[in-house]
Amino acid sequence: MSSSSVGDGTGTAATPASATDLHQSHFHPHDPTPAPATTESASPPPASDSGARKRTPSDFVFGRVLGEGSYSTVLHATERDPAAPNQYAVKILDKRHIIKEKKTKYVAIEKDVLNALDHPLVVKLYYTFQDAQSLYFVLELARDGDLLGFVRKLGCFTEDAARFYVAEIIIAVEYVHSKGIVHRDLKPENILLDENMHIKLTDFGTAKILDSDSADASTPPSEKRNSFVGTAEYCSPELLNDRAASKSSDVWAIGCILYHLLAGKPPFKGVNEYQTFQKIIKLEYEFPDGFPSAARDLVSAVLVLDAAKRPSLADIRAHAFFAGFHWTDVHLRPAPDLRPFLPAASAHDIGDLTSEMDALTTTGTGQFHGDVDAAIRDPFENILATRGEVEEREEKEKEAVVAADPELEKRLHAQTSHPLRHLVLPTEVIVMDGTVVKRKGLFSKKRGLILTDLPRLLFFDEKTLVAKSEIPWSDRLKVELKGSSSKHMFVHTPKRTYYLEAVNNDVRKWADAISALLHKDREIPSP
Ligand SMILES: Nc1ncnc2c1ncn2[C@@H]1O[C@H](COP(=O)(O)OP(=O)(O)OP(=O)(O)O)[C@@H](O)[C@H]1O
Repeated sequence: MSSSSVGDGTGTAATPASATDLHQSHFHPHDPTPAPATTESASPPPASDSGARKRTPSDFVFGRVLGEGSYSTVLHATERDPAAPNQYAVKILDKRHIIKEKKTKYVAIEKDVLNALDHPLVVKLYYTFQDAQSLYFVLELARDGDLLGFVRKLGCFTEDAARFYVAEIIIAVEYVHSKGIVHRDLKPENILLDENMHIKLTDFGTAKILDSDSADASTPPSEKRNSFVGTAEYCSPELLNDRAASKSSDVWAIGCILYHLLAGKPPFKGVNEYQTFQKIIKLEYEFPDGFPSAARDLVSAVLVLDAAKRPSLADIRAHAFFAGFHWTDVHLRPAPDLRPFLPAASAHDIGDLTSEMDALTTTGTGQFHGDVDAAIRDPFENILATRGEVEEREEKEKEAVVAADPELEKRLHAQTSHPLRHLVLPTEVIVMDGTVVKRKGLFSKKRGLILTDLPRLLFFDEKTLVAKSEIPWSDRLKVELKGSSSKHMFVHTPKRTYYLEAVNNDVRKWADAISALLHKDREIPSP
């Protein structure tokens, strides 16, 4: 089937076709309450449920928001039927927004593609229907988030875990390709995870349905021109150079995902999309120390600029990286434990990458792959107030706080000439400071670390004495010493595990000081 046959938003897809829809539209993507159904699409029921009656929004009890897409909100939903209270993820798309942004084509593609697919590792579309405002896609529920969330949290995966997840991706993509479909936007965010931690490939809105005569990976890109460019970091060079995608563009993305799972960041990542694209077309990437050698060989074979020279998915299966891996019934086997991959520290990988990682964490545009904590400082503080105003305000706050706590005044006084005082608030006491190596995946950098009594954990650049980022403190923060080591610890936060190596302090001192503050209450003065 050619893309144009599904690309006009009419036909059998559950897309808005009439201007009336525009006038009736009230649904806001952030409003989780669906409006009453007024119409129903002629969508086919799922293969497993043929002949079932059509559903309406009132057949479901809608729950929490599972995620937001550019044109949709995805809600948890339970079917009202007491005999079968099945749970789903319902993607609700605002018709007016879709028409306005001319995205009907993509909605139609997503529906047609999902209807054509039925595989345990691909998210299932059970029903579609619509009301005056919205389109509803009732999808198989993936309860455990997505791969990106786990890589961010852990830093990177062990080789076994990376092998397992890349194998599942290969199996799912082989199936998708066998149906004459190229995904075109493979990335860790689009790899959802079910309650057994098996993958559910999703987001087919930008998929391409190949013509039967061009459904081969070796077809020259120029024969398959299109206007879509996927997510910057996983985008293939042929998509950038010729606006062409074939099955081997998905192979490229799988190479990027394997690299990302093992290294902790994608191979091509500039400070903005333009720079990322430049790196891709120049094939500018490198392997960090500790990158497993068989995986390195496989990634090098996949990330080649000439799409025709890339291995097929069958070639990848046969690669040494998968030696001994059993490909049958992977989706029925227990998924591997996900634990951070902890390479041995080496002096070599510290420093070279520091400036690159800083750029990632502070100035990246688009998808935020850097430290979430770097984003929480208020970038406008120094613009909104002059230095004098800030100092005056801080002095007043300090007076108020120390008046209520004379002990604090003594402690602050003792730190008047501390060289790091300018990095903390006037009312904040530095409890401990030192040098750490901060690891993220296979990348690491040396940083100063300050623990304050607020409590806060702040990273700073030891050369410039400039604050860099902060570990978000909450009562869910936990410290864990790594084995019997006197050097390494994990600081676990809900979204990320920080892997720190203490350079000039016994790590137990850090752990004890942090733990003590976790159990101590102190009111945080408002800024
Ligand atoms: N089947 C599902 N189970 C659980 N959560 C889901 C499911 N489908 C989507 N989500 C959540 O909703 C978010 C948005 O969904 P999706 O990516 O399909 O929307 P989109 O509009 O296609 O997004 P994008 O703007 O990235 O193209 C996902 O990132 C995910 O967190």
